[in-house]
Amino acid sequence: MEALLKLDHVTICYNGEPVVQDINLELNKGEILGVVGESGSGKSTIIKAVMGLLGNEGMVTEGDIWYMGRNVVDMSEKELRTLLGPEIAMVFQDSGAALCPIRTVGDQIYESMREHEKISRRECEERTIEMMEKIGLKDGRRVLRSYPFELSGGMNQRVGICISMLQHPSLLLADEPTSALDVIVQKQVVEEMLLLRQEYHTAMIIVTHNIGVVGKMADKVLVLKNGKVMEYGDTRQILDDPQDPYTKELMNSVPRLNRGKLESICTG
Ligand SMILES: Nc1ncnc2c1ncn2[C@@H]1O[C@H](COP(=O)(O)OP(=O)(O)OP(=O)(O)O)[C@@H](O)[C@H]1O
Repeated sequence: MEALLKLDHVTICYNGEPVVQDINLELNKGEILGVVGESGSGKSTIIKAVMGLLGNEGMVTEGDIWYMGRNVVDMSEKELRTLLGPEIAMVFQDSGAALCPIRTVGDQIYESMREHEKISRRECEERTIEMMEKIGLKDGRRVLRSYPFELSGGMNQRVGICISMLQHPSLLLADEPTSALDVIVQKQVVEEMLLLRQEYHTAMIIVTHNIGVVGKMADKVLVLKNGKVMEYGDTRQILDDPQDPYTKELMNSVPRLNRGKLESICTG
């Protein structure tokens, strides 16, 4: 089976300076990869590269990023734009901040949907409300009429996840999707994202500092340090028996980490 996403010896530079080096990873349909590592190790850079959003300073200088057999590195902006949204979507740490503060959630969702498909306002609302229910937003009609500031952080984050999932992407890139949330809401959002994966077979890359989130969500883990892969493989194996000294250090920084307790440390 061809991988949904494959990074093949990828090196990424900002202003000519390498930030991540020689990254290899593979993600199959419906699989979840957790990317962990200290601040500045290059986690977000990897997912930005997959989206072709490294900006003017950033560049993939070596290697290839294959998405369903097409090399993202060689794609024109126009080609990339057709992928982003319907195929590859992204969730940020603080979705509320990414929304326009002076327009209702409903207006913003309708606008983003219309960019990719011909859809009536009514159909858009119905689809959105259905997706909102799946991500734990019960009163969808009120949410659609609301401005982002009228919603809680957890609600805004669910709105962000809802927007990214509306077109049923094959790949969801989530940069710290739960870290701005309180412990209880974090746990709910993690569970809701797992339900979305189950329903839509969406593969996900979750960038996080939270080993609990990785233990609960990820099938595979990639541990980064200073832009280099320290460890990569099956989540259970890596969390239960880390081989690399840096990974051991990361695990030790989480008190009482063991299989039975992963769920209880699904916190910030
Ligand atoms: N646009 C940019 N221009 C120049 N350097 C950048 C740019 N974006 C990121 N960097 C640098 O690349 C390195 C990796 O940053 P990145 O955001 O990928 O790390 P991270 O592991 O996601 O960190 P954090 O956990 O703090 O979010 C850092 O040294 C950062 O300063």
